[in-house]
Amino acid sequence: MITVIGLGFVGLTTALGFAEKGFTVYGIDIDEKKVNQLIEGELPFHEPHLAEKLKYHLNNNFFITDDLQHASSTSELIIYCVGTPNDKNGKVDLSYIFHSLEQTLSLQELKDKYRLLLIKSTVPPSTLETKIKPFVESFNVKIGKEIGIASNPEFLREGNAWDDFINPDRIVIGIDEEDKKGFTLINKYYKPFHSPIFSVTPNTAEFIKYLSNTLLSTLISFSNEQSMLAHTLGNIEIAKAFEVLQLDKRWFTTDKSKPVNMAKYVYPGCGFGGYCLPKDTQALLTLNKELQLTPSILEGVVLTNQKIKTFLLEKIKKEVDKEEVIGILGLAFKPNSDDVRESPSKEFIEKLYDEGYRNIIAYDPLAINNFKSNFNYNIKYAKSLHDTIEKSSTLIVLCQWEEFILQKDRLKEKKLFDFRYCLGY
Ligand SMILES: NC(=O)c1ccc[n+]([C@@H]2O[C@H](COP(=O)([O-])OP(=O)(O)OC[C@H]3O[C@@H](n4cnc5c(N)ncnc54)[C@H](O)[C@@H]3O)[C@@H](O)[C@H]2O)c1
Ligand SMILES: O=c1ccn([C@@H]2O[C@H](COP(=O)(O)OP(=O)(O)O[C@H]3O[C@H](CO)[C@@H](O)[C@H](O)[C@H]3O)[C@@H](O)[C@H]2O)c(=O)[nH]1
Repeated sequence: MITVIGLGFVGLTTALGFAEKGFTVYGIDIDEKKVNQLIEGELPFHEPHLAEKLKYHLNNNFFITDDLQHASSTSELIIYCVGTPNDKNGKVDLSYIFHSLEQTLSLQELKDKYRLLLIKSTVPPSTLETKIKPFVESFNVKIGKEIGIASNPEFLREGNAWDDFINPDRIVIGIDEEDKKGFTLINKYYKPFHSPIFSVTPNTAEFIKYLSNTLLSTLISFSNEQSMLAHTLGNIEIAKAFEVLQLDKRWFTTDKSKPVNMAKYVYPGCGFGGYCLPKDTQALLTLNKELQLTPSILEGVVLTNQKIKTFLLEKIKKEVDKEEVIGILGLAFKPNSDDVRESPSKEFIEKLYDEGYRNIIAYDPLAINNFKSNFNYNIKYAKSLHDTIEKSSTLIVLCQWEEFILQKDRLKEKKLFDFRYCLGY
């Protein structure tokens, strides 16, 4: 039996993923609205495959409950998937982790037999050893004997969450070597995923997660920095240049049939966004600084992610009059998602408005409602792509939705800024 705490993108996918493998899973969340939606079989966010998996497993072997005592006392594995946002200083806010740990560790029933607590939330290297373990020990439990604790970072991408979780390329477990009971449980629950399991020290597991996300943000900022040089020099076909760069056979799989997916991150755009890349890059930068290191590359990655937006805005200012109607195409942080957290579109709209552009109309195939409820901008929203094209004299593509690519000839009838380089060169 497993309990998953926090039913957001990661928690819900994790819970349903283990249910799919035949385990009984309890899911717990403190957000009442989210819980009520889930109980009704509705997803609180857009994520392919999860709706049908929820319908299939709900009340079969996946149970949403508010009875933490029953759920955790009958579970061998308790998986923490709560948020880890950054505070105003760019440092990871661990309060959701501590709060959820406290809720479970205060239960007397938890001490009757060994259980393994897995931290799946993203936390900076050394957090488990220096912050979480002492916190757990303050509840008078002996780690490794009465309770196990391990780091289990998650690498799934929004929009691909189900496939990434069910077919993981690697399972990383940061656990003490002596914790044999913990290893047994990891093998029992993760074996059905048929993926290599790497058991490493907790610091290593946490570090691997940040290596992954900061490499992605570095590749994107590298590409965006180069794109600014190319724009400034002029007469450079930027999209073509990057597409030809990606033809280097070292980007290809050994059978040379297709470029590896990682190559896609070496491509310019209008900046990286989403819940993870911005906050995790900033958190690692802050950790470096706390340790008196000088992380020049990460500093550059974060700075370039801000500069690229200002740079592209300057192009708009030079070529678009304040009175023109500007159509913003794309509000989600990436296609096939309705997530607007740290979406570049938010910053663009804010900057345009501050510069005096007041006739803004925005369109996104999925994310308009989320955008409206998260941000309060005095702009209009279009019903369709057609409506946006009709009403605008300038169009700015900020998210590479397939719908926009299919209508590229119509978009090109207007003054067009393809800030995702997705409409063909
Ligand atoms: N979103 C991703 O693509 C992704 C991928 C890998 C790792 N991560 C990491 O996983 C963690 C979760 O990310 P997410 O995107 O799922 O976040 P999310 O905001 O979608 O979900 C977190 C959930 O935890 C719930 N919660 C908070 N405190 C709780 C408590 N005490 N008890 C029960 N529920 C509680 C919240 O109500 C929320 O529903 C973060 O650390 C993130 O960095 C996210
Ligand atoms: O070729 C690309 C791919 C992505 N992006 C941008 O990069 C950001 C992140 O995209 P993506 O990596 O697809 O999204 P996430 O779902 O946030 O996933 C990242 O963050 C997760 C949370 O930590 C990790 O688990 C994943 O491995 C990691 O890819 C978005 O703004 C994208 O627009 C690009 O600019 N170019």
